[in-house]
Amino acid sequence: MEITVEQMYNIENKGHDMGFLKKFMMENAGAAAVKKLVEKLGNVESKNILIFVGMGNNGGDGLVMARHLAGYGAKVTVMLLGTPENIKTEESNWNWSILEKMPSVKLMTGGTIDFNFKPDVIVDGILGTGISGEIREPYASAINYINQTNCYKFAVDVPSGLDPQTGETANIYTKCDMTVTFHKMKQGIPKRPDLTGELFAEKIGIPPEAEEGIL
Ligand SMILES: NC(=O)C1=CN([C@@H]2O[C@H](COP(=O)(O)OP(=O)(O)OC[C@H]3O[C@@H](n4cnc5c(N)ncnc54)[C@H](O)[C@@H]3O)[C@@H](O)[C@H]2O)[C@@H](O)CC1
Ligand SMILES: [K+]
Repeated sequence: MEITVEQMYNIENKGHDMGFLKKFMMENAGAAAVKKLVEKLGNVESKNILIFVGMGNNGGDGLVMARHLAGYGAKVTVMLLGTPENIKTEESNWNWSILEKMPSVKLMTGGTIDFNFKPDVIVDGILGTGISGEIREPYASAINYINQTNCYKFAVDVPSGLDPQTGETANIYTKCDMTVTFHKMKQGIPKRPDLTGELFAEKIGIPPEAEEGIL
């Protein structure tokens, strides 16, 4: 069953109100995403994994992925597309503060594209269901860099720039090899297999009761 983006937000809020807090959804989302990625690639030990992180909760999922991938022995670099003070949500902030205590993950901020390594894998945690309008900087430069770089590309929830409700694209968008969306498929995502690559919808622990009155 495919759902709307509005239904997803309502289910998320209802689950949160039931006590299954958004930080737990985010944890499960990041963990599920890493599980699919590692299943696909096999051993990620010593692989250079570059994670682009937007300022909303799509980025927060990327931050969770960074911690899990470090646990698998990957060489993880996080590029936060803004400054830490401007991270928008409590759960994303909480995950950033954990990474600040982890020298095994390299943290970069601001979005200036200048990397002294070639990534084996890029994780696109730039924009998810919160997208609106044309892509602004520094997100636009990050998306261009992703599209110009030849490596395996993984989209968190939806390729950034693709509207998960309509399936329409903004002025620029990422083209990925795998996309893992969360809880249930959103209506617009399967319309663009050319951008999503392999597509999966993974459960993140939201109680089915959180759907009551919404689906
Ligand atoms: N709904 C749910 O149940 C869950 C959602 N999660 C994640 O949370 C995401 C949604 O998080 P948010 O609502 O914070 O939204 P996003 O993280 O998708 O984006 C919101 C941010 O992007 C900025 N933005 C929007 N359009 C832009 C544009 N065109 N150019 C530049 N910046 C733009 C906004 O100012 C805002 O800061 C989902 O895609 C998913 O990855 C997960 O944590 C798991 C649970
Ligand atoms: K994304």
